[in-house]
Amino acid sequence: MQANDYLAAPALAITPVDGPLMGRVQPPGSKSITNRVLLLAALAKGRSHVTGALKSVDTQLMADALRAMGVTIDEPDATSFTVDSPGRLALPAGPLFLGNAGTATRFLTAAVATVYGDIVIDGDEHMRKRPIGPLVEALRSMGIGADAPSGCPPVTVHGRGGFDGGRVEIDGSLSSQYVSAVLMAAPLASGPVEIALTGTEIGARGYVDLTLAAMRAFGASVEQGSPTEWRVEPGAYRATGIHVEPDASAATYLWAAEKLTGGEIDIGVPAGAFTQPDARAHELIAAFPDMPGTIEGSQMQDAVPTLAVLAAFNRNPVRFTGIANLRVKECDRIQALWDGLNRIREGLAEQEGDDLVVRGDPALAGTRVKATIDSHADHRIAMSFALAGLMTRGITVLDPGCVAKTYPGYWDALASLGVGLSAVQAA
Ligand SMILES: O=C(O)C1=C[C@@H](OP(=O)(O)O)[C@@H](O)[C@H](O)C1
Ligand SMILES: C=C(OP(=O)(O)O)C(=O)O
Repeated sequence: MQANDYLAAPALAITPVDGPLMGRVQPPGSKSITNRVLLLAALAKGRSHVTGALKSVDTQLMADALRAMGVTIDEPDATSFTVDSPGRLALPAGPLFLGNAGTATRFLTAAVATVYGDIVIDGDEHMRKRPIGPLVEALRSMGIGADAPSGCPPVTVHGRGGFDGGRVEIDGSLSSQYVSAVLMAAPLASGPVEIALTGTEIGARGYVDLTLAAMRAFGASVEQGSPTEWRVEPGAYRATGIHVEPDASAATYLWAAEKLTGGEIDIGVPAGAFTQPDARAHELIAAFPDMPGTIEGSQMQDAVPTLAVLAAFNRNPVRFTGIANLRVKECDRIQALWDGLNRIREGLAEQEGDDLVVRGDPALAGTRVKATIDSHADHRIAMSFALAGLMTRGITVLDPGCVAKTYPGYWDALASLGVGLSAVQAA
């Protein structure tokens, strides 16, 4: 099958491996870094070169939205963007459609405050269920007009061509992206901006660190005062050249596939070299089949689906805590993981409040089941359940095309390692 055939198939049946997976697979560029860098390049006057970038649905949506606001973005090759910007965003002709890309939706909601006029930020039916109220509240407190009547997109931002500095408080407990969004817009204010969390809670703090690093690469002056406060000086972003590291969340599937099958997959970069939060999952994957009894997932949220499916084959049960905001990702991931695991075997997972408990059983490997996994249009659900299919016969993943959100080459990568994938009708 060709790459696009995997993505277009209604469902993929996965044939368990008959030996260790061996080979070399390079994960694509980081989604988080690519979408930060595209935005900052668009806010910087001049030409920026981005290499090692991710080309996927989420980054194309970001690039297209920036193009709609007058930024020229060329794609010289499969992993590069050249961004030519006048240094400010222009009023788009219509609403900006951002699919189910949380990063693009949240980051642009703050950045478009620099435009003159009303801008509508919208997404698909899934994004329209993902909260954005705390970001809208924060923008309003900065004097930026913004409305999101349902608390989710669509959001209308009433841009005045700029905004004032000052102190802004944000509730980052549901999503760190609200904080990253305000941070990246902040240098464009007319004075210094002080950003403070309303509580101590924030999703994966490591994403805020990625934001600070990207801002500094584009010349911004930003300092962290305390663990919950940042100060950003006003000043224009400077165009630059930047290389994006591989995606750590994508790497988790390859690390897990290697560990599950006892193989050796060279991803071209050591786990310790990543700056993204999900790289922390490497240590837990390395502990398989003796993963710890409790995994606090708040600082590696996107790796939780990988870890939960791996936990199904672990020697002991694993309880995932600190993952409440997985319920407001591309889908309710706690429910989707529970559902998929119980389709593989009744009782394999339980939900206790917002904790997920996976009752691992190494004997699940080598058995035959009949499990059709609903991906819930969520790339991470599809990619993580494919891992179960490496070990257990009879696993079919619906809507395999949803992986194109962040890893369009995922099925190709598995096939290149020798995994058998066949397109089947959705039962
Ligand atoms: O800032 C980012 O790049 C991201 C932050 C996280 O989301 P939340 O901050 O909404 O938890 C993560 O799940 C998402 O995939 C990417
Ligand atoms: C939560 C995710 O994405 P986003 O919030 O950027 O849509 C993800 O990629 O797992």
